[in-house]
Amino acid sequence: MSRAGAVGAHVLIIDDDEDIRRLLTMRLHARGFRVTPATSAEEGLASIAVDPPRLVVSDIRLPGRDGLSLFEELRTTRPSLPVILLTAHGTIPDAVEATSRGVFGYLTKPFDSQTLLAKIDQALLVSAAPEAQPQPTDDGRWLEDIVYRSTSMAELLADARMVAASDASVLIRGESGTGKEVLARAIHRASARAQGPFVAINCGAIPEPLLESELFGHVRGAFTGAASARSGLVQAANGGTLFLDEIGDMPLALQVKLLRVLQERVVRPVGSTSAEPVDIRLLSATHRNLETAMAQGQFREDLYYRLDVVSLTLPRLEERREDIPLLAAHFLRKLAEKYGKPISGFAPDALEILATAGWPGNVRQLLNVVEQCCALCSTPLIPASLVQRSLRVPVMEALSYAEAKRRFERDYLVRLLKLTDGSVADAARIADRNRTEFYRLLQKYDLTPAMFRGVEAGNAPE
Ligand SMILES: Nc1ncnc2c1ncn2[C@@H]1O[C@H](COP(=O)(O)OP(=O)(O)OP(=O)(O)O)[C@@H](O)[C@H]1O
Repeated sequence: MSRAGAVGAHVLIIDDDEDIRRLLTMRLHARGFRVTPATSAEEGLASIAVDPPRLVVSDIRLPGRDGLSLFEELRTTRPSLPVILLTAHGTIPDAVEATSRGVFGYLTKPFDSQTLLAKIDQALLVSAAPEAQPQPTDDGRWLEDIVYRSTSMAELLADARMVAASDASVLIRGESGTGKEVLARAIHRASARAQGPFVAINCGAIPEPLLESELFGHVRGAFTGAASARSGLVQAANGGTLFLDEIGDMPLALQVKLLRVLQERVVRPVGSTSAEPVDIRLLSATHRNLETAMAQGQFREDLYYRLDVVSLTLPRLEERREDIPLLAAHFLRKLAEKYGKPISGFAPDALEILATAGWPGNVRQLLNVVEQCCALCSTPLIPASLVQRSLRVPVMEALSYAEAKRRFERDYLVRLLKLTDGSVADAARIADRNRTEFYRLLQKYDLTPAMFRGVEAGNAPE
């Protein structure tokens, strides 16, 4: 990836160790960065207020306020400003923990120059460059709705930001629920068309006969029921961005028409003889494999190459598990507010389950699980049991062997006696035990055959 955007970037270095400060300043100067050194968190915060950097590199251990507390403040006041923490051996666990709360990364002292510069380059790719480019592209607001800390997302977003600057068509691939629409909106917001409309349409959700007039509009009397002329979504997106979700579901006949819009930059409403000029940027998304659809003759090759000028692929949530705690906290904050509940977070074992679960429905499924937990929670922290229930994970109670055996034995006896309608002779035979032994077992659990005689199966003792 290019370092072009990083040249001249302003980096704030906070360390009370003069040697480290000097060393870092020297190395970063040599790479063309503008560096502001600071010796404490307070001095760093003051410098950020006066001359905002694009990246903060801070030691964790600082006199007075430490690097973690500095990060906590920046997380709320400047969420898009990446922070890299420097740790000595003893503070590695703190740094690791901080990454789950959104610290961009950490480096363990002593670090080598290559690792440091690689991490800095990575962080700068996703940080806004307020001084370099005009609004709204680079005030970081384009990323507002996207929560992440994984390197795979950081790299994808760096690419997204770059293509946003052009007018190229982008095909966004990724499984259902990975965030294709949020990414499309972000690209629109980071583009020169940000002030124009963003129009999204799900091609798979609209019945085929309606899709054409939804997209391109119709003239009065174009078909039965077309009592008046109506403009289409393509026209509505004029001057802005059209996002076609599930483009793989678009019928072949409409694919031809869409191709014409892209080639000739005009749209012809259904039933009209004249074409209207349109100026749109097209973003599309699919969870289907378009190459296979093409091979099967369901997708036009010429349209495919128009749509796929740049292709961005969203990773599955399971491929970026480090984003899970951050996403869960983000959703919880929003939902707790919506439900008016004073829930402050997840219990550590609940978070553990979220972070290790399988997520076939990706981010959307995580959002649904958090919503369900939030709706059912009556404690300040969401417990593991609620997460398990929402995930429909079978609950594995931590029982002793003796207790598990007792429960099994009692349930087994109850089921047998229900089956035999309270006949000990029959039940003992099935269990392959003699009657005396069987009676002893019943006694152990306070069960009597009479309890099962003449009762409906559903009313027998549980
Ligand atoms: N990185 C993210 N940060 C915050 N919210 C996200 C993120 N990714 C997805 N979401 C949220 O998850 C939900 C699903 O996202 P979205 O609709 O963009 O997925 P999609 O890939 O377009 O799904 P589909 O393929 O089913 O249309 C939305 O509510 C969206 O706001």
